[in-house]
Amino acid sequence: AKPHVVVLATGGTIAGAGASAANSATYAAAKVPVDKLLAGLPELANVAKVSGEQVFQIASESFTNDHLLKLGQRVSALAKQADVDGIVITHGTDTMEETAYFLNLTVHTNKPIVLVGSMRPGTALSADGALNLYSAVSVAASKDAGGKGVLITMNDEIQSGRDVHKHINIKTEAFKSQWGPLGMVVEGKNYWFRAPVKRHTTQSEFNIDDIKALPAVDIVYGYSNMNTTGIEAYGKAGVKALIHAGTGNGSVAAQAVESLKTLRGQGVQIIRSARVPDGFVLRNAEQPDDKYDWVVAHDLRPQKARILAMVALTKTNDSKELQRIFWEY
Ligand SMILES: NC(=O)CC[C@H](N)C(=O)O
Repeated sequence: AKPHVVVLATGGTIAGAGASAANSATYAAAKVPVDKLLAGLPELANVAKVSGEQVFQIASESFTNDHLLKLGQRVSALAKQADVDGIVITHGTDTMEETAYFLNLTVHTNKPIVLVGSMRPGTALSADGALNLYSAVSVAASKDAGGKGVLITMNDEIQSGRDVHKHINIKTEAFKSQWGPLGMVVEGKNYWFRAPVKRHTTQSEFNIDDIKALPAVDIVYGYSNMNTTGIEAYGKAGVKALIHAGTGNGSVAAQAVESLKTLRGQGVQIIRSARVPDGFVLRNAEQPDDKYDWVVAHDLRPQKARILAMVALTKTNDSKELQRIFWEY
């Protein structure tokens, strides 16, 4: 019998609709319901028995922590079902990288979990959603896609949910990882070139089944003429951790250091990430992290560092433990 793949629909451009076939960039996201998406792709029956659920119908820039928790709980429950072999999540591309990393950190299953979106609505000329969805279902139905962490299939590539980010907003080749894709999927066949080495899914110390709430973690961006208004505002708002997206090596402007040290003194975790596209922040490079008791996000972009910080803070508020977690996940 064919593998059973469940498609959880959350919205995005893959469910979008434009006024005419020429509208590849101006359209409304989150319009087409999941059963219509699946009905439009009878070829799916060649790769799997597919069932669909409409979990949300939103543009992904509007995802909240509540959406993440609800989606994660549904994925976890389905993954436990013996009659489910793989899960596909259709999702807007704006925050897909954050949802993918969250699930990568917290869902304990070796079954394939594959997120997929599109850059053009299904109504547009050369729409990319149909083939992206076909590829996602075929990867989710493949045994060899298991145990590789949460995956994203876009534009014929199979990307790691940890490493991948939306690199450009107007091309179908939108998703990149600074460490490269894990593989390719062409005509429903997977070609693998690498596997993740960071902890994920069944090797994770975090479990969505135990997470009832996520703490407040926000991000400040570094730039020339940086000031402390945002840092102080987040401190007053009571964030549990603040991600600093610094220039270059994750550097912090001299005029901002004291306000970050003050927040640390009030118990807020300070995590240095970088605003550069492919950051690689090391401890004590540019700032004395040991002295200030700050954490570095290593190769994780600010929005990914925020996801890991939220999940990690559900288990520990010890900065040395947080740094271990940032090295391992
Ligand atoms: N390509 C897309 O999915 C972008 C549409 C919308 N901003 C979203 O993220 O859901």
